Amino acid sequence: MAANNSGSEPPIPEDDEGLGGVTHEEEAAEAKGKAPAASTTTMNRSGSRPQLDLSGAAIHGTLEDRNPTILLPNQSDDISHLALDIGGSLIKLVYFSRHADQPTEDKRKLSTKRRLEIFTGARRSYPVLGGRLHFVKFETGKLNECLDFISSKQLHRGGVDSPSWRSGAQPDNIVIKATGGGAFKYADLFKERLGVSLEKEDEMDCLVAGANFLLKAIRHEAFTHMDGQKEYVQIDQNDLFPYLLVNVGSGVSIIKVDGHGKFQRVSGTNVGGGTYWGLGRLMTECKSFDELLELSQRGDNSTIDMLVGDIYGGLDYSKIGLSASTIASSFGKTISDNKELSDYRPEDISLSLLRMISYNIGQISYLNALRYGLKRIFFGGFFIRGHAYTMDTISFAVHFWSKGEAKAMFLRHEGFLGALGAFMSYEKHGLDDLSAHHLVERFPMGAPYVGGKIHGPPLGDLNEKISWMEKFVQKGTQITAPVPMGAPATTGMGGFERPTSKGDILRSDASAALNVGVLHLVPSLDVFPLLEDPKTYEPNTIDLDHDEFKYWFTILSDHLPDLVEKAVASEGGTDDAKRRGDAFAHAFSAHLARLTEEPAAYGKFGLANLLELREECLREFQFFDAYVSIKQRENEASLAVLPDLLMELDSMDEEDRLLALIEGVLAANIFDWGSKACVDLYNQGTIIEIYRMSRKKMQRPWRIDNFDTFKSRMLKKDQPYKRALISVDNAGADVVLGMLPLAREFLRRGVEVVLVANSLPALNDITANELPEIVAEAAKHCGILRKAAEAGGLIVDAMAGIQGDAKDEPASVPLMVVMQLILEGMGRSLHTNLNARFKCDALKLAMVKNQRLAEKLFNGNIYDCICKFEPVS
Ligand SMILES: Nc1ncnc2c1ncn2[C@@H]1O[C@H](COP(=O)(O)OP(=O)(O)OP(=O)(O)O)[C@@H](O)[C@H]1O
Ligand SMILES: CC(C)(CO)[C@@H](O)C(=O)NCCC(=O)O
Ligand SMILES: [Mn+2]
Repeated sequence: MAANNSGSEPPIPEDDEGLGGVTHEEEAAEAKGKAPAASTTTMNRSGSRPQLDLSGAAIHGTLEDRNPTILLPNQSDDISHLALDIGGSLIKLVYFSRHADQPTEDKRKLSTKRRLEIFTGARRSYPVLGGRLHFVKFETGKLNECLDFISSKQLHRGGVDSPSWRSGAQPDNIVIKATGGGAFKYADLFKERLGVSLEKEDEMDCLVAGANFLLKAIRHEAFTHMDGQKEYVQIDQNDLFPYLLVNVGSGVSIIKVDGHGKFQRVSGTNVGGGTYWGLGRLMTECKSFDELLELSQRGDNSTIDMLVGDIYGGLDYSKIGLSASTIASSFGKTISDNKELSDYRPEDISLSLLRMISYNIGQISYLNALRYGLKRIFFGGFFIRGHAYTMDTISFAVHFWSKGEAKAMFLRHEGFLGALGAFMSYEKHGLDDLSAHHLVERFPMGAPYVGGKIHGPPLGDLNEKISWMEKFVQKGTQITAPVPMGAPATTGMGGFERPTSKGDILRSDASAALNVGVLHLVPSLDVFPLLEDPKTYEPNTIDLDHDEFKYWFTILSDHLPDLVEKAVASEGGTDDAKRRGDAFAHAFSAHLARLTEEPAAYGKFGLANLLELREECLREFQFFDAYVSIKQRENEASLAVLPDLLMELDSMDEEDRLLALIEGVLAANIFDWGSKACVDLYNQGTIIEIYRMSRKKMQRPWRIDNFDTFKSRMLKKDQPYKRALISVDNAGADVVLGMLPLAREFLRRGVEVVLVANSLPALNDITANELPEIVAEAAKHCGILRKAAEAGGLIVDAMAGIQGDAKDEPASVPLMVVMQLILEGMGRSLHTNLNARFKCDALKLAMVKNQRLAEKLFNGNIYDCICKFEPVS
């Protein structure tokens, strides 16, 4: 709900649409804050971008390295908290970076109080600062890389309370929360290398705290995985406990969780992830865990495992429910053959091992669930690795042994439970108070850290990302991240066959990072208070099933070259812009490819999310407003004809005028650069010609036509509206010739108008920053607009206004009743909110600029119009 006033105040990071599912965020701010060191000459286009602190920069490693690590010891990344989970196999890092974007002042010079003011904004105070949570992992065996990473990003030196942060001086006693065995084992090393003390948090406490947090705060965190099918589970907060938590790390901990901080470690097993990786490495000579997992996908375990059929001469042992294909004895077949290890295929060995261990874990988990009468088992730990076959095997075991009574569920942040728990144990960040809507998950490309090595300047995120994309392009490697599916064909009798289809290769670590995004913490992101039922609000009107995704894949792919062209032009068409444009195109294509394979890869994903992903991706490559010049041109052209339009409207009687206004809104909504059909139109005429043509075609009845009801309500003199909240869509004719005249009509009737625009653009959206200028320009020709703009009542922070009223007047119902919400455009009225119900009268206006959408939603056609009026009573 941002309505940034231009003024001397620094920009306050705010969200925008509490209304819709589309919530833009400040990825841009992060990208800005990290101008790459290596290419400051080419990349530092904006003078306002914060400079890197290069003092003390040093090449780390040998100078012969092609990509030596460069350490920037004095560059603060504005990190406030870092927590570690140092396990037997992997080190997990969770860190929080604020997105202070203070272009002119040195952030470190600001007082804490001032910083808090910047983030809390003028009207409200939030318990926490905005920022983002990053998830990174390293192999414990490569602890040094982890230390380098921490040190290069200065992760250990941030923090509101850290003295270093205020004075810039070397802090003498930094304390970092850490859990896992390594918090004990490596404490001295951390002190020695980084000068930090590790404050130890109990591992089980942390696992439980992490799991509870995820299940509470992250939408679509938990899912089931059966027969290759992934399904997200809606967790009922009031019915979460008790559950069984099984953390499959090197070893396995089994914990009965009864509440927050209430749990008991009821069992464990030493046959875990370390066992699979350790035995697998010895037996196959694989160099990495992923390689071993990948091998399993081409394996046939029947050459190694002794099956029931092997013992029973090909027959089932049906009396006790065992099919011939059930594994009777893992690795049992190797006793009878006169063979050496080298006679077996590594693929088969890997699969046998994987099945043995997964099945065993599933079985032990089931037994413990049975012991305590628990029905839900959540599996975490990096052994799971998001690997379909592993999850299917565990799920099968739980399902089989419990006869369908118990359910295995998995967590998207599987391996980060402990680290998150350690992170939560910091007292002051207040993260545990957050409910789900404060966290928005984003999927930046290869972020925050690519691969096992820090290549080039550690803070050169953008450049690093671009090189990374280029590398893939050069190699002709698609970052398609194939997902190992291999659904086991179950026999239904206590076993399953070997995988029917084997995936290609396992996702590389870098692209797998896409499965866990960066969690953006947006304290100002509130639920829109006028939603009738925030709990059931679903921002996506359209679910992306396979077919739907395929269609939108084509639409978005086809549109991509045009978008890139506009984006590059918006940045002056320089070589740098071209390079970023290419990288953006590849990154977005990779996302599309990833989602094609696994539509649920990023959690439950609707069409609105997909469109939002594109905008995020643009911002990731520092395209902050791709349509800026087009928007300007269209604004100017529209403002030029606005006076005539207003005069024409003023000559009409009230009823005709209302109709003309709504027609005007719908007609002007044709200007949408996301629609191929419309873009083709733009090439055939001027903005004004198209607008006139569009108006002429406004034949009623529209596909949804509640205009008459709306009109009667507007004309009702005894119960006038007090305030209208008008959410506007595109720049140019859309806002100038469509929405402003409508807003003016409300003003003329004495209704307070709140114009609501995005804080960040989606395609050619008008943004909150641009709106005041346009209104000011329009006001030159119109007394009504001028008076309102001068009174300052036109553009205010809508959310704050509503909430203020609601708080001040507990009996605010009368106000709600006379409130009207107007949503305009496909994004606000169709992709999201079409079915949303509000506590006030709502008017949804849009022209449908896509044939399939029109068919799907209304059995209609492209250019159909929607005028959906929903009065509360
Ligand atoms: N890149 C990887 N390198 C090593 N092991 C991996 C990797 N990815 C997944 N694994 C698997 O994950 C396991 C480690 O999981 P996790 O990080 O949850 O445990 P840990 O905390 O290191 O161990 P523990 O809790 O027992 O001390 C490994 O034993 C291996 O089976
Ligand atoms: C020792 C820990 C807790 C270290 O994370 C883990 O590896 C584990 O639970 N191992 C299993 C030990 C057992 O209960 O048999
Ligand atoms: Mn662990």
